[in-house]
Amino acid sequence: METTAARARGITQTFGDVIALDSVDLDILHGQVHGLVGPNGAGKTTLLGLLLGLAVPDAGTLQILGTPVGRVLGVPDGVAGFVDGPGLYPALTARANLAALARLRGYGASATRRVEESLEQVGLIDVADDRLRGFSLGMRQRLGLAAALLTEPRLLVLDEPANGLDPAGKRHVHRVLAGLADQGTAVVVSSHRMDDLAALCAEVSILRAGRMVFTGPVAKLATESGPLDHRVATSDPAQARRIAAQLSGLQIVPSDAGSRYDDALVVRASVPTVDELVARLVAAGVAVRELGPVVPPLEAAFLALTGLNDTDDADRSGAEDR
Ligand SMILES: Nc1ncnc2c1ncn2[C@@H]1O[C@H](COP(=O)(O)OP(=O)(O)OP(=O)(O)O)[C@@H](O)[C@H]1O
Repeated sequence: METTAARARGITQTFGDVIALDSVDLDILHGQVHGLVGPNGAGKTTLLGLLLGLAVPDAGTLQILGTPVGRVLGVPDGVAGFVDGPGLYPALTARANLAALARLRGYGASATRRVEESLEQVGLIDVADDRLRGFSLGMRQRLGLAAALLTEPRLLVLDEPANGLDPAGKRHVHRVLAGLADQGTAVVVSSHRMDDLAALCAEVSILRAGRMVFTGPVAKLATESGPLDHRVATSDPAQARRIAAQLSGLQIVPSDAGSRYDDALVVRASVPTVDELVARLVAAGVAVRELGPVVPPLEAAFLALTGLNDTDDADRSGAEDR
C-alpha cells in the first residue's frame, strides 16, 4: 500500500483579499494520526476542506489516496470526515441518521452491520434510539465521527473532533482514532491546542496565518522551542538565586508581582544548563524540591512558532477549550 495518503505541494487558497493558505506543503501518512494546529484563522479548516474535496486549491498540487485532485469538487473515494461540525438531522435518532446515510451511500446488505459497528465504536449504542435534538455537543461530535466511520475510510479528516467533549469523551475518541491509525487509516485532526494533540499524534503541522511554520514528527517539535523557562523550588531560595546568577547561559526570569511562582526561582536555560544548576545547588547543600518546565516543551514550541507567547491570548483560548 502507498504510504502517503495525502500530499500537498505549494497549495494556495484565497478568499478575496484574504490568503487563507499560502504555498502549503503537507504529507499525511497511512497508519498515523496527524495533528493540524494553529490559532484562529490560521487556515486549518480551509486545508481540511481541500482534503475533503469541499473546495479545490487556487494553486499548487494535491494528491489524495494516490489520485491527483482535479478542478472538480467532490469527496474523493476512501475519504470521510467533517469540517464546521457534522451535518446531521436533529429530528432523527442517532441510529436513523446513520441508517439514512448508509442508504444514501447504497451500502445495501452491509448497511445494518456498518451502522451498529459505528455506533458501538464511538460509544453511542445506549442512546442510539434517542433523537439527535436532545444530544449534547459532545454526543453530536461522536455521532459525526460515527457517520464518517460508516464509510470505512482510508483517510479520515476531522475538524476539532474533541470540541465539546468531556475528558472521558475525549479519551474515548482519542482511543478510537488511535485504533484506526493502528489498522492503517490516515487520520487528520485539527485543534487549537498543542497539548490536546501531543498525546494522540505521531506528526503535527502548525499553521500560522496561512503559512506552514512546522510539519513533522512531534518529537522533533519539542526541540524547536529553544531555552525553556523552568521553575525551581528549593530549600533556600535566596542562596539558589545567588548560585543561578553565577551560571552563564542562564537567565533568571523576574517573578511577577503577586507571583504565581511563589518564592521559587524561574530560570530560562537549555536542559544541560538546568542540569548544571541542579548539580551546583546540591553541591552547596540546597535541596531541590521541585523542578519542571513552566510550560510543557511541545506547548512552548507551539507558542513560539505561532507567536502566541507574546500575549496571554493562548491562555484565554485554552480556557475556552477546556
Ligand atoms: N468562505 C470564506 N470566505 C471568506 N473568507 C474565508 C472563508 N473561509 C475562510 N476564510 C478566511 O480564511 C482564513 C482562514 O480561515 P480558516 O477557517 O481556514 O481558519 P481556521 O484555522 O480553521 O480558524 P478557526 O480556528 O477559527 O476555525 C481566515 O482569515 C478566514 O476568515
